Amino acid sequence: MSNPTPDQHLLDLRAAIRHHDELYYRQATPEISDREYDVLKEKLAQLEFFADAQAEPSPTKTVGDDRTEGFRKIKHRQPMLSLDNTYSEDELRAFHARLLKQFDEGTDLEYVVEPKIDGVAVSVTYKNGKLTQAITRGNGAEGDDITRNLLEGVPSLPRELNDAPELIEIRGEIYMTAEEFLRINTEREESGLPMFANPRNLTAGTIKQLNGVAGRRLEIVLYGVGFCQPNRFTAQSDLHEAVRKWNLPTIEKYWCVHSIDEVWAAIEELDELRHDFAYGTDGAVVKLNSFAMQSEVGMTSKAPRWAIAYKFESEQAETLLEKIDVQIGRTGVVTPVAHLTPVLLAGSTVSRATLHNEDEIKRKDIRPGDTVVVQKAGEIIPQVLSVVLAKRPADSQPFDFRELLTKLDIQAERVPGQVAWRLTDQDDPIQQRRRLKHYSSKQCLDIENLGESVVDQLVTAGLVNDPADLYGLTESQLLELERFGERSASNLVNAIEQSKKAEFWRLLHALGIPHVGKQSAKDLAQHFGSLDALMEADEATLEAVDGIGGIMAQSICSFFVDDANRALILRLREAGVNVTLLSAEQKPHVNSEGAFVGKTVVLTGSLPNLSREEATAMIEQAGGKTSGSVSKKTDYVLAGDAAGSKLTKAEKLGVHILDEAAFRELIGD
Ligand SMILES: NC(=O)c1ccc[n+]([C@@H]2O[C@H](COP(=O)([O-])OP(=O)(O)OC[C@H]3O[C@@H](n4cnc5c(N)ncnc54)[C@H](O)[C@@H]3O)[C@@H](O)[C@H]2O)c1
Repeated sequence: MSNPTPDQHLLDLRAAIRHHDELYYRQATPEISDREYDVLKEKLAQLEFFADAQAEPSPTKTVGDDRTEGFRKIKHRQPMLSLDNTYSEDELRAFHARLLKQFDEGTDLEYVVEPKIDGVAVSVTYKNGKLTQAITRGNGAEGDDITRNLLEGVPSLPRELNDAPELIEIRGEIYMTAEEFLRINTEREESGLPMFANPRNLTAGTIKQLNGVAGRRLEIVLYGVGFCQPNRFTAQSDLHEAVRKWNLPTIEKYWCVHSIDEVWAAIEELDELRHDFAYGTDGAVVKLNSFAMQSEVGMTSKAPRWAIAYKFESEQAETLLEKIDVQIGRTGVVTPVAHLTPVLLAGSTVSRATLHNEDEIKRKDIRPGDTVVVQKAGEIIPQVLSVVLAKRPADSQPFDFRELLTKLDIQAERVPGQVAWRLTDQDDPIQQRRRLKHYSSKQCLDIENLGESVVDQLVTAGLVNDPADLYGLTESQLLELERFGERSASNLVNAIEQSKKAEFWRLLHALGIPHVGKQSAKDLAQHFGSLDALMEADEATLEAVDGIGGIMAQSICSFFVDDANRALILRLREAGVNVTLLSAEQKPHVNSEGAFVGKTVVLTGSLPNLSREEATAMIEQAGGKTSGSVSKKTDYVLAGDAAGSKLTKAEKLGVHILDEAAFRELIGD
């Protein structure tokens, strides 16, 4: 075949970029990294520089379009543009040199340097001090009206401003905290659903849901002005001060500087600080401070000429993919996982990475024995970005997922119309074990002494096939098994007996209803109060519950009409397992007078006398909430023995640290 002509190459590149734009902006499911995308765009810009194939509009000249069907379109009062970007210090300096030429010699160019937030752009309008509208960037000229989702998903955004102008359009980014992202992904993993790659994609997908934000919590950070009447601002720094005075969520820090060396120093300082910000950042934005000078310089159809984004390289590392294994979710979804030679990445050691699904492996042609580039997506979940083909062993063979399943003796089939594979036989011993382990886990019925190895023993001995069988186990049956003595047999039988009295939400979570994670189980238990009431609810009733979306409602209904599930529930009831809300569960979640009202606490290390669950319950009872990671927003760190990096970080940030005794004293225990 002959090589494509330069013009054909250019047209192909445009088509490829359009394809990636569609996936990124409209569907929030990009299939290449931002860096790979930026390289394609750069190549296209170079080709266009020399070519005359300019007939059609190029993605290098337009703003990536996020407009989707189902949302009202609203015109922006001022265009909402993108930013030119660079990964190179030289190009940043060239940007400054270009600007210098536009002004008289000796003019002082004052710059503002800000973090570049990796979120979803939004323009929020306040009319006479009241929040009236939120619009996405769209194609730059008009965007989607996402007011409803913003109000529902971003409770932290003030609905009113004091001393506001008649009309102001403030611009910023919607984002999701790492903590919320992990919560949602953990629930999805528990439900056997594919996990989201990073918080930015999940935010983009959430804000564009047609039926509300499905109980997902979003945040916002505001940093710009689109329109203001009457105008109150002459510079970007005025806007920052006003946004602060209005108590709007905004960036922690910005730098006002006067030379390109100072710009560079600010960027370096930002790179040090940014990991402690609540939102993800992928660079720094450098802007001329004066609005008058900004208008003088103007803009292109795509980006202002008075600003540039300097992007930080995402942290990546090369390592060996030793083998591909699978992980089985509690609903039987079989996910491929890469086992890697451990490598240090963004401050932690990575030895496993998700490969998402069969198609993803095929698309990237990932094979065991390959040297691969791993990256922390949104700096959270490690993922295999690409294969270093130059280092591929000569005898390497394409990877076949079906063959791996056969080798592991896993009976599974691909779900029609989806990328996921699911176990064919729910009575498959692997699945039985998985369900039993889930049932007895700390997050569900918390049956002490019923860990993985005991579950394996019980299933292998044919004593237990499903959770209801547990309640018929006798001490004498257990005594026949290896490693069981009188004491351990009696402890296990007692622990199983105890589990009958567990809180109702634990049973709901333990049933393994697809899509229903721990938080949803708690919400359902609180709302319906009993299994009977829940089983009677139709989809519409379920969807009316806070935090329950359409997919979950559907999944709950189909779970309860399934004969096998109904039979299991009947046997659990007959065994005496609690199926209603206990009085302890009816206590209001938030104690408005507790010592931790409005406070966020991070637990780390092991406490002398309290389990994590107990400490969490005590914090919640005292009106607080717990979080998995330490940031500036953390009020307390409750630290026990062997507390690691979280404690170090808390000390660095000056967060108040409590030991168990101080904690108990604070809540008056
Ligand atoms: N992976 C993919 O397939 C894919 C596809 C399309 C786009 N992308 C990514 O998106 C980028 C292009 O997207 P884009 O046009 O939204 O540009 P961008 O995200 O690189 O920069 C422009 C945007 O940055 C935001 N921003 C954040 N902090 C800001 C601040 N302090 N001041 C001003 N603006 C700020 C604004 O919303 C602005 O519109 C690409 O460079 C690439 O990284 C990736």
